[in-house]
Amino acid sequence: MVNVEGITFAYNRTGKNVLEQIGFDIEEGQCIAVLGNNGAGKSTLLKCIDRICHAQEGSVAVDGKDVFSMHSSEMAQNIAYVPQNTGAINMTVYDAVLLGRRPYIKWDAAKEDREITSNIICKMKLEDYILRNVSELSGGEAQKVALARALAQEPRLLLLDEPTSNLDPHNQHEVLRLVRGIAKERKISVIIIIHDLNLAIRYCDRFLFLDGAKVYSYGGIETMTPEAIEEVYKMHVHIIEYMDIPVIVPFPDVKV
Ligand SMILES: Nc1ncnc2c1ncn2[C@@H]1O[C@H](COP(=O)(O)OP(=O)(O)OP(=O)(O)O)[C@@H](O)[C@H]1O
Repeated sequence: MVNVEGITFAYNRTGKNVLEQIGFDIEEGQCIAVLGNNGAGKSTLLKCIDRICHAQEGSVAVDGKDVFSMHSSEMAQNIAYVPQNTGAINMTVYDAVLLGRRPYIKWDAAKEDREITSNIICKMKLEDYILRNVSELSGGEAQKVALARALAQEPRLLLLDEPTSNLDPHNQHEVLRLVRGIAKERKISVIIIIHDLNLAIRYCDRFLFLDGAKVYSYGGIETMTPEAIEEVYKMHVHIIEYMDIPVIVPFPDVKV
């Protein structure tokens, strides 16, 4: 269980708040989508939760433990974060994924660490890349490696900043299905920043709309309404059903 309460943050102490009193809860195994227009504060929220940015107010608790007072190794066992730009790292894919086990490794990787690493490499279908250097991979391949490393970390809370932005449509679905499956199986809470509302609907349980530094709404599929989308994105949409799946159809040329 994750509890985020009253997170308030400004990059410049005298500047305006990017986040104001942001609060929400996530159950074990739930995936939540963070939605909002460019500059709404989505990445900043993840950075505050991961202590990259220091919130001026508020708290984050994972399984009742205060994240802001955790030691860095305890923090790494609880929270894994995959940023928007994962950057090129100069090591093999295998080593990059194994690096996810670092919070658990004392002086050398144990058999269990190697098993977990191999397992996640197979699940992510990265077997053919294990000896390739990450810096030589395509953007989408590197994005999958960064996600594999975070999953190898076996966190209680997984933070993903646009994890599908570099992936082709097939891989977008594959990766989100995998993340959702692992979240349910291991009871990991997942926060995903995502711009594709149809992917969000397919793979997330709850939806946090940010608007004007505040929470516009937070809840299940019932909160994904044309009114909410129009208010937050200033875009006219229809929501239709296709084979029992809600599908958002935008009409960007219609002024709202
Ligand atoms: N390091 C920084 N210093 C000052 N302002 C920043 C910094 N990083 C982001 N901002 C500002 O904070 C606001 C929120 O940025 P953030 O990156 O959190 O938005 P976002 O919702 O993730 O946007 P996007 O969808 O474009 O990725 C924006 O106005 C941005 O310009």
